Amino acid sequence: MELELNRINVKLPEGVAPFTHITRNERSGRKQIKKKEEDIAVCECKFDPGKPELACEERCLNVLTNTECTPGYCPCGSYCKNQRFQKSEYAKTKLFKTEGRGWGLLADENIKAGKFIIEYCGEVISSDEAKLRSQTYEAQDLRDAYIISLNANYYIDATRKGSLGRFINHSCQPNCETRKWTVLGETRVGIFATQDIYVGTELAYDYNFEWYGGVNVRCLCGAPNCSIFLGAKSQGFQEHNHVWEDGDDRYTVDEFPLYDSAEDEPLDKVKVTDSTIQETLMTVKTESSGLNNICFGYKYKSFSGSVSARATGNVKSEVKEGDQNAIIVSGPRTNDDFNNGLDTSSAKRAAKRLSNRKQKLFGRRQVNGKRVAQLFASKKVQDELIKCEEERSLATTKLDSVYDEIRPAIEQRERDSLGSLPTNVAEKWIEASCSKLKADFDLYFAVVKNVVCPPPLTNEPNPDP
Ligand SMILES: C[S@@+](CC[C@H](N)C(=O)[O-])C[C@H]1O[C@@H](n2cnc3c(N)ncnc32)[C@H](O)[C@@H]1O
Repeated sequence: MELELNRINVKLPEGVAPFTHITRNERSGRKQIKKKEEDIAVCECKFDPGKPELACEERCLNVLTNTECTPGYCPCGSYCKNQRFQKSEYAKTKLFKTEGRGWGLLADENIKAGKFIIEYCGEVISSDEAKLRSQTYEAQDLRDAYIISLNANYYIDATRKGSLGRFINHSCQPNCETRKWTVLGETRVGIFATQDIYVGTELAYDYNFEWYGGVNVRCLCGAPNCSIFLGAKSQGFQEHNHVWEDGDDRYTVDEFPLYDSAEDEPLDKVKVTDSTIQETLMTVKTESSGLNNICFGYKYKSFSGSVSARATGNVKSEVKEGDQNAIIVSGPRTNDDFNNGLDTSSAKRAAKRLSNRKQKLFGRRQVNGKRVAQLFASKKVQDELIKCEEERSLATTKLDSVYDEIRPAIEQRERDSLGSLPTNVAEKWIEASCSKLKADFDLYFAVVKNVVCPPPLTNEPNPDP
């Protein structure tokens, strides 16, 4: 009976491959577990009949922890606004045909930043089942991939059953993101606007594909910062294609064609032949929410003909043994490879990303401003560079302390199996990172400026009498 209610009839445009439309995940062979009363998260909101619009708004304790209120337990009763997944309170959207990316979804009304747009619904399946299904879909020649990861052990497959959320395409410059929410004790995935979206705009989030082998799939999102291939930002892809940090002479980038600029080489010049169709397996992990979405891609078309080489300046962090983010699997993956990539909780990944970022920020070879200052004859320039270096040192210390300060929050979320970091925590990190980058920039700029345009020699006293 419950499942019957879950399925709804939605009229689809002609040409859309049929699927069953659902508004709640389906779990075959597993009944929804009823939560014990003491486990139900009840917020501390005080309902004010004079201000019903404030019932469970953004300061509600449950909202702050990405948890929906449970009907019958919320102090705001039927006024509670924190049951959007349960009530399918979706934004108005419309299907449309894209150029080269199949169907896409666009906003059919103006959508405010932060608004819940739609749930990514589908069948909840185990990792073994996900692997099996991806192989079956591949054998059936299905091109589009709809399997994303829900957590370390489960996946959502929206291939046969899903909501309109299954039509949202990837963009390297997205206007939405996925977030995990706990709804009546179960984890569900929602798509949220990250900026104001105007009616008629295509909705897109960054799939953040983790590349696990197979061919390089051309990304057609059209964003100016497009990474050109799906998964190109992932470590697996970069290592396979030998895109190393500038100055790393282990590999010569020129030998490994990677970059195919759409401007340099229009798509129609790139031959696509059926014989070049190969399998590819990808992970989609969502940066902003720490979600770790596996997406099984299959039967992507590879491009024959040469592609022009270009070092993209991508940064590669060192591969360490046991580093979950450093799994590279070329060609079909084994079960072990498959599981390895998934065992880390999203919070751990968030922590690892922060830690990687920290390593990148602190571990990179740096210009020592004080030492460079000694190379200049002018005392004025020396003072300027020393000041920049001091400011940079302060920014580094601040970044370091912010990192230590937010670490407990990351670990707490890891213990609670929560995905996204609170906005105030993320903001702190971003602010400190930006100050550090600015301080770096100021120093480098001062060096370059004084090399290119040295100040005129004056009678200033000799700094080294
Ligand atoms: C979840 S589906 C999105 C809906 C799909 N376009 C459709 O028609 O059903 C994901 C698939 O869409 C295609 N796709 C999504 N974003 C893309 C992009 N930026 N460039 C190329 N193909 C994309 C890929 O085939 C991918 O496997």
